[in-house]
Amino acid sequence: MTGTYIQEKLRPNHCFGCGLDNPYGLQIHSFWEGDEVVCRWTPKHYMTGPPNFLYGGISASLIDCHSVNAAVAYANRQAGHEEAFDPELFMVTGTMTIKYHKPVPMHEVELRARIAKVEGRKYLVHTDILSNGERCVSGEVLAIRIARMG
Ligand SMILES: CCCCCCCCCCCC(=O)SCCNC(=O)CCNC(=O)[C@H](O)C(C)(C)COP(=O)(O)OP(=O)(O)OC[C@H]1O[C@@H](n2cnc3c(N)ncnc32)[C@H](O)[C@@H]1OP(=O)(O)O
Repeated sequence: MTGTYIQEKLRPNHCFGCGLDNPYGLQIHSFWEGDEVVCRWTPKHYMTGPPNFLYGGISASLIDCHSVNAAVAYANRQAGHEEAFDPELFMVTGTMTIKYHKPVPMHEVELRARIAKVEGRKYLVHTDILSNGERCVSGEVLAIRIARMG
């Protein structure tokens, strides 16, 4: 990867999914690769659902945060704030749809997000979770830009 992880530009952030300041969270690290936002992440052994496979709620959380962070990064890029994000540019999840295609094995996964559509304050993001290059889960997340919380 080149450059800084997107989550480094969102600090301080205690979000369970994407906050690097939450030691109990998923601690995702996402980065641009061309027009896609990519993250490689390895589950902890206790994050199972079906025996030997990843709990579906964790997959959903990964897709949720990776997608919203991708939308925030995209909006900052569009606004010319790629190096240092605008702290006022904040988003939350409005709607999320998850499709589980195959069980996710308990080893490193790759998330790949693409910004599909922008309409006013709404950013539609498509994200896949791949295991060994095979798509296991896909998600569609509608991130909504709001005035900063807190
Ligand atoms: C520095 C640290 C950073 C750290 C960065 C941290 C990133 C954290 C990411 C964590 C991800 C999460 O878990 S976030 C937590 C889960 N999500 C939430 O709690 C959100 C709860 N909901 C809300 O707060 C609100 O409902 C909002 C903000 C989503 C929308 O309220 P609003 O802003 O008043 O929106 P409103 O004017 O009514 O509508 C604006 C447009 O969006 C549409 N819209 C509104 N709500 C929805 C919806 N739920 N799903 C679809 N579409 C919606 C409307 O139809 C409208 O479309 P049109 O008429 O314009 O076409």
